[in-house]
Amino acid sequence: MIQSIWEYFHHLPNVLAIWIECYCNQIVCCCICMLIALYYIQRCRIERAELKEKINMKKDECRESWKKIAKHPSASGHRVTTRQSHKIEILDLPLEMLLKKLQSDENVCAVDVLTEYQQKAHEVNGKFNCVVEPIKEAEYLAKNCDEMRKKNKQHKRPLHGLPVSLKECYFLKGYDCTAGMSNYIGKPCEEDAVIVQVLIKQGAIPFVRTNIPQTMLIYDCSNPIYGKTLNPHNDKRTPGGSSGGEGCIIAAKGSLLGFGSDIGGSIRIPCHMCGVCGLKPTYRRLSAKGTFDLMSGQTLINAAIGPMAQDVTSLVIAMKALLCDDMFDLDPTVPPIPFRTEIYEKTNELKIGYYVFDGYLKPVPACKRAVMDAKDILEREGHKLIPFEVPDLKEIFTEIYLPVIFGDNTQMLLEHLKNDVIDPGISLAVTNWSLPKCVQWLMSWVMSSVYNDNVIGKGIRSTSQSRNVYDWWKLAERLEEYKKKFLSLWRSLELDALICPGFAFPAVPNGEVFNVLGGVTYTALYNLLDYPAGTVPVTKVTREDEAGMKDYPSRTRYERFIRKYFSEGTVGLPVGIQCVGLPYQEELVLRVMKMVENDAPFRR
Ligand SMILES: CCCCCCCC/C=C\CCCCCCCCCCCCCC(=O)NCCO
Repeated sequence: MIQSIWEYFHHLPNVLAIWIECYCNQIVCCCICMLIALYYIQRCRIERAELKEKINMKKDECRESWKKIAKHPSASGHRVTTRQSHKIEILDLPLEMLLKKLQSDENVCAVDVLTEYQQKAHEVNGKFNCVVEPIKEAEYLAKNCDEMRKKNKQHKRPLHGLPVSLKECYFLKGYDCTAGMSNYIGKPCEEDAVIVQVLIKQGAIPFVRTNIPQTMLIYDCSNPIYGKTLNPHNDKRTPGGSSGGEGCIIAAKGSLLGFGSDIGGSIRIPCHMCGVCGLKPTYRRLSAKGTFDLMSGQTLINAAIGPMAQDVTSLVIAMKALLCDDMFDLDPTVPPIPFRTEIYEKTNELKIGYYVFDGYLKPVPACKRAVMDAKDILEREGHKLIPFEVPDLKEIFTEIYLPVIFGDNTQMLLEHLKNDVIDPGISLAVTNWSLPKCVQWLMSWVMSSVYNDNVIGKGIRSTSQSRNVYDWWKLAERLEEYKKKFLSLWRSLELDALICPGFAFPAVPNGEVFNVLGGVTYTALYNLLDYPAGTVPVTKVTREDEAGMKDYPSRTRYERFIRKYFSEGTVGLPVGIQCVGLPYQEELVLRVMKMVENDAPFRR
């Protein structure tokens, strides 16, 4: 025994030598691989640390901006009016009245109004995290407004001295426009968006920038730079998105008028979930030049920009002010159609279509009831309401909308997100898109059966499919065919407008949006058609609505999630409806919205 051990060790160097000789190549290869792996791990660590550092610097920069504003002498913490004798609670005035005072009451000046709104926005932001950063130039603009009025009493611009909030995706000279992606930190914009230029020319004062979800392609409101925005009606729920910061600040009375963008519902969804009003116009009605477009080469379905406010009158005031020569000059692709007050104010009888179910996910009882309440209101006003059925919703969503939106099989989106910190809300989608195509294909079938829902499988496949020019032309052709079909249905019923659910359900619990993404069909349809659509709050969820959830279907995983999220904890959440018109009929859409608003139980 001892002998054999001795022999083994005696020959060990030889054994090792032979072993090393045989496996030398493999050992060298392994070492090289390990070194390369270590190098990449280390590089990733350094890049991560740099990203975190970048994000923290951005956060500090935003905090500093707030501090500078708080130091302003007029920001003293109590109500400020130019003359104490003239007691006005600035923050209690609706936009129309505040504007009148700003335009013609010597006792109300733009600087004081700005200060009030800056403070309120700061307070609201502390609770719900809806503001990205304040706009430093606001004070200069407000002072300028006051100077101009002092010099000329007749000086009355349509939005004179009115503070307005802007979604983070609007370009502002000197400010980063990130869409929640740290790759865009430290790359300030060179000029203001057209809409910002026009707002300023019309006397408005952009004063805060509001939060968005990373990429703005999900109806939530969270990103790794600025964090998560909460719903002011229930902080356990999302304000919706992607213009969620806007929805939140307006609902919480920290802003009277704001601007969002919408390619699938991003103006209308937060309006519905926060209980405010918003208009997604026809794409070209307002200039979108100078807003962050993550898929700028995709021109079949476009992101429209539009106003959001506490009431419909404020939207009308905004549209009237914006549809002016300055806009038509700055962006000649905008058709020079000023706001047609005669259409908005007309009192003729209208024929209005309505539906509660679009053909994919059933609306929860509160969303269904909101449409029926609006129908009653419009009928009482003397209009004729007729049932409408959306044609081929599931097909057009999976065979046109998603293939167009993700037409490059998400290549551009992944380029924007390259090496970035990914928000948990979209990480599953981004991980899936980063996998080889065949695996994505496989995943689509797995998900289809897990969800027991063909729309999911087809949806995922449509985002991972490579397309050539021929395929793209075919898509464009199908889109045109569907537009034609929808219009001829509309015409055959002789409709003037249409009303339908604001969304399939009210505000979703925080962090759960990805589980119920399919709700977007209710809003995305009107992006696909490029019809103007506005959202107006109608009602709030009641106990009876919640009780009615026991009859909600539970065949698919989406349906089971909806049952779970909306069977309790939803009483009091706002619920809106959408009013829809034919392209360029924004005035008519606003007229219908106004009629619904006048009699809706929401504010009672
Ligand atoms: C970045 C996350 C997107 C997730 C997409 C996952 C696709 C999964 C496929 C099928 C499931 C069906 C569910 C439908 C997904 C809908 C995705 C589009 C959502 C658009 C939301 C609103 C965006 C918007 O209007 N943004 C404004 C931009 O200016």
